Amino acid sequence: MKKIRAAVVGYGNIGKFTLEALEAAPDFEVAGIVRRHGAENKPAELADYEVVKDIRELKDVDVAILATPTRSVEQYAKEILALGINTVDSFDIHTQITGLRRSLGEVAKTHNAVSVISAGWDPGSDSVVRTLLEAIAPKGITYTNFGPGRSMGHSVAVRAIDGVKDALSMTIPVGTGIHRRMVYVELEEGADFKTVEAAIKSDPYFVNDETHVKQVACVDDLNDVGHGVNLVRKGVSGKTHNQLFEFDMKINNPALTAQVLVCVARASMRQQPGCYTMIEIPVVDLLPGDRDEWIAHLV
Ligand SMILES: NC(=O)C1=CN([C@@H]2O[C@H](COP(=O)(O)OP(=O)(O)OC[C@H]3O[C@@H](n4cnc5c(N)ncnc54)[C@H](OP(=O)(O)O)[C@@H]3O)[C@@H](O)[C@H]2O)C=CC1
Ligand SMILES: N[C@@H](CCCC(=O)C(=O)O)C(=O)O
Repeated sequence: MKKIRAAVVGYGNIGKFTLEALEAAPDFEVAGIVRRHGAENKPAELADYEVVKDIRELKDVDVAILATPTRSVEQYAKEILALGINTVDSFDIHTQITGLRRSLGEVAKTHNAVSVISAGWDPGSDSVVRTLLEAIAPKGITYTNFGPGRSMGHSVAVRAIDGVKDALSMTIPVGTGIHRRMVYVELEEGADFKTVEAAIKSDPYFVNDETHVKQVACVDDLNDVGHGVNLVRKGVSGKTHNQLFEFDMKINNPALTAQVLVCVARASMRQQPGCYTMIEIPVVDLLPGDRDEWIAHLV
């Protein structure tokens, strides 16, 4: 059977694990990697792959997996969808997802392509769990408690601030879906800590949470990409109270995000043109191979 040709756009934490997930998948082949500086300083593990500045330099790309900062997703997605190539991303600014879906939906339909957005683990696979629990206990409360662990999105947002050389944002669960942010920053020479601290605390990623910023000599000495979630819903099925559901996982954050992106890239090949979040996609489309066999095995 013809393999799906995927390009990885951006070769940072998620990009590296995306390449591994593609290599491990039975139904994908790697069309190449798109990097801002192309093949300059090509890492050894990319020796056998085409590394380019522009996706148009790659042959027959079916789907582009955007492993760029969340704040760059919209621009990359629009350019790539306009070429008729599907895109998937893990955009994680929850308050902006419906807007992104609308804007990419228009471009995708115009160019006969599919975009799947906000497909990591949260937003992403957790969103599917929340949806299922909401359906089977329509009244009630869901608490999504993260971590403790490293938020890639928050760390990326801090690294983009002027004067920051490296950053690690740890998410600490306080309970009932409330989180404290512990942010460790390594500064460029001459940067002013107070200015950086103020910029972090006013960024939309942090503005609603208790946030502590600490200056450290070397972020890498603290780094651990482990994370997790404890997602709990207690509610009512029909007229019966006290239904309790719990979903718990402890994970390597970039590895899981990458795996979700790859299965969603597969699902993108099975949708009609338009833009989708994960809760709009039949879950069986995330799996390779034959639908009937999965039904026999899983249902
Ligand atoms: N929904 C979810 O569950 C999750 C979502 N995420 C999202 O994944 C995103 C990426 O995380 P992560 O891989 O750690 O980020 P990194 O900074 O490690 O990697 C991003 C890569 O994108 C490329 N890039 C393109 N444009 C830019 C730009 N303007 N500035 C910097 N880099 C750029 C770079 O690759 P190159 O140099 O090769 O061009 C860079 O290495 C996060 O922003 C986060 O929101 C992460 C985890 C979970
Ligand atoms: N989007 C997160 C993954 C979910 C955890 C989270 O949102 C957090 O730690 O704040 C990330 O970028 O790592």
